[in-house]
Amino acid sequence: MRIELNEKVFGGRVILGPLALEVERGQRVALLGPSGIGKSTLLRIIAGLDRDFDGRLSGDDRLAVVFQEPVLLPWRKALDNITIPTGCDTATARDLMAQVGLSGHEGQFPRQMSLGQQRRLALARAFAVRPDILLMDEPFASLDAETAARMIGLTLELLERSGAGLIHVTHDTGEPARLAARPLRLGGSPAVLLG
Ligand SMILES: Nc1ncnc2c1ncn2[C@@H]1O[C@H](COP(=O)(O)OP(=O)(O)OP(=O)(O)O)[C@@H](O)[C@H]1O
Repeated sequence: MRIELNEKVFGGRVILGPLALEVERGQRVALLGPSGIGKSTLLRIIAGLDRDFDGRLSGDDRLAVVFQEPVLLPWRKALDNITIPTGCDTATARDLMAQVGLSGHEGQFPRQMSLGQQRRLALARAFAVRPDILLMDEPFASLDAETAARMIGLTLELLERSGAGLIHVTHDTGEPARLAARPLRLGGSPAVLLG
């Protein structure tokens, strides 16, 4: 995946650019910077969710996104929350649920699961598409320290097992090291990649 961003404008104001970022399968980077600098906006552009920018997005990597909110289908059971959006088979979905510690929860609805369990389900769903690069936007925010540490450990295991790359948006300066991700800082106005 390569993004060459000349500029991104919101409401007549240039908020990002110029900047360039290239991430390949197996490489891990973290996008850091203060609130409102444009981290999520850059991730959405990379994910192909925002096409309203001046620049070029290239590469044929398969991407999967994990947002801060798990964004699950509330009227579908946990297992279906993996198979329906991704098209993966039931055995794969069960295996991924086991890998994130959710064996036995296959038949539960999201509302019957804790936030930590819902986040782990969203993580399993992301890996069900066999991504080349995983995109994560503050996936460990608003979890208690123990649950966050567990999620980080699971993410690391899944990344290592799958060989996927990572682009991780966070303002927690400790997380990049725990995920062995190269920290990249956004700063300035409009924001660019520093250093
Ligand atoms: N849909 C939108 N319309 C107009 N402005 C927006 C929109 N989305 C974001 N912005 C503005 O773009 C800037 C960057 O927002 P963005 O959410 O990317 O920042 P961030 O670094 O991810 O912040 P945080 O860490 O708080 O999530 C902010 O000034 C924000 O107000």
